[in-house]
This record gives sequence, structure tokens and C-alpha cells, in this order.
Amino acid sequence: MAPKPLVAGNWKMNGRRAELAELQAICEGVSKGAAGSAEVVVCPPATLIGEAVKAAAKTVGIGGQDCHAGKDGAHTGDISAEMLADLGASYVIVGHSERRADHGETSEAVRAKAEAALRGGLKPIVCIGETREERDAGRTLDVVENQLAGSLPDGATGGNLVIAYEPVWAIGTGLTPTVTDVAEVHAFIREALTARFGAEGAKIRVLYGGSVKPANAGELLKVANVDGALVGGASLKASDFLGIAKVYA
Ligand SMILES: O=C(CO)COP(=O)(O)O
Repeated sequence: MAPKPLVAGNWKMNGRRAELAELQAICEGVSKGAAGSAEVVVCPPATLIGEAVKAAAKTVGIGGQDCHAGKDGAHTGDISAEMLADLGASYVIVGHSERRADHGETSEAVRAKAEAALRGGLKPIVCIGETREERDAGRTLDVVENQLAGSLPDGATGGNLVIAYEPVWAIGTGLTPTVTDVAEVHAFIREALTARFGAEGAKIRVLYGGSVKPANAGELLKVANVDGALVGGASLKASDFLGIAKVYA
């Protein structure tokens, strides 16, 4: 049986309290059935998580965008998985390419964060994906294989881990891979997951991310082994985000 689809929004470093109105509108849409059978999650900046959890009232899940590998301690500016869970978050994105690039996060560091998420009771959404140069050099599957091998926590199950395949060159550019390319990479990820986690690997949701919009969601999300989307820019506007989730209605 295919896993329950997940449509997750990553607000990145966007959103003030006023934008909670967009979250409210997303929740209203979801409670009226706009996302059909899909689970919906919004990952606002950490500053809004507490209020977002209250506003969402469990209609949609709320997630963080990063966590530290430790639980507490002398790490100025960092936030632990336990702190996010304490606010009522249920997911956390780890290893987004923007963090890998801006903060030099290695796959080893990402794995430690994913393990911390599980320890803290959060479901990590582990991001992987190749750069333009890597794709042009024909190295996409190698890169994906290495990032999976390095970033994934042990003991993952369909219920506690999500993968997001986000080609770096497709993020915020309006460019997307062809459906054939998406199908190839997602089938490869599925194989790697079942090789590592056995039957659970078939249940782990593998999201596609990178310039997902209402106009292309229908085509991208029906590709085999695509179990939902991780949406950046289009998750900031309720009408766009719901327009994507509608694929599952
Ligand atoms: O990075 C992304 C989600 O994590 C994708 O961003 P865009 O949807 O804005 O391309």
C-alpha cells in the first residue's frame, strides 16, 4: 500500500506574526477537505512555531526547519529537537541544501540532527539533492546515494522518517526536472531505502521539492514513488499551497 501522502511547506526565513493569517487560511482549507487524503505540515521560522501550533490546532502539523544535535547546553543561537517538541512541533527539516551550503553542514552533521529529531520525538524530513554541476556531470545518482548513506539515521521506519529529494538547481528557480528524471531518482531512493530498512523502506515517504507550483503539482506528484511535496515559495500563500495539496483531494 502506498504511504499516506504528505504536503509540507517550508517558509524558510519568511514570515512575521501577520503571516499566521495565511496559516489560518491553509488550516481552513484543509479542514474543508482541500488536501483530501494527504497530511499537511507547515514549517514556519522558529520564531512563529509556538503561535503556529496554537493557530493550527492540529488541523495541520507544524515543523521546524533545523535543529541542533544536542539536547541542551552551551550552543548560542541553536535550538534543540526537544525544544521544538516542547512547543508542539511534530516534524523538523534537516539537511536542507541551503543549510548544507550556508552553514557547511555535512551529511554526518545532518545524520546527527536526524538522530536528535528521533530522540526528541520529532519526525525528521531529511533533504538531499544534486547541484546543477553534479547533474551535468552525470553524478546525480552517486550524490543521492552518498547523501542517503551519510545522512540517514538508523532504525528509521515509515512512521518516523521522511526524505525530500530537492535538486538544488530546481529550488526557487522555476526549473524542474522532467517527470522521467524525477521517476528515476525516486525509484533509486526507494531501492536504497528498502535495501537499508527492509519492508519499512517501502513505507518511508519520499517527497519531491523544487519549484512545485499549482500548475505543475499534478504532473510531478503523480510520478511513481513520489509521496508528496516539500514546497518553498508557494507555501507562503494559502491559495497556492492549497492548490498544490488539491492534487490529493
Ligand atoms: O527548498 C524548497 C523547499 O524546501 C523548495 O523551494 P521552492 O518551492 O521555492 O523552489
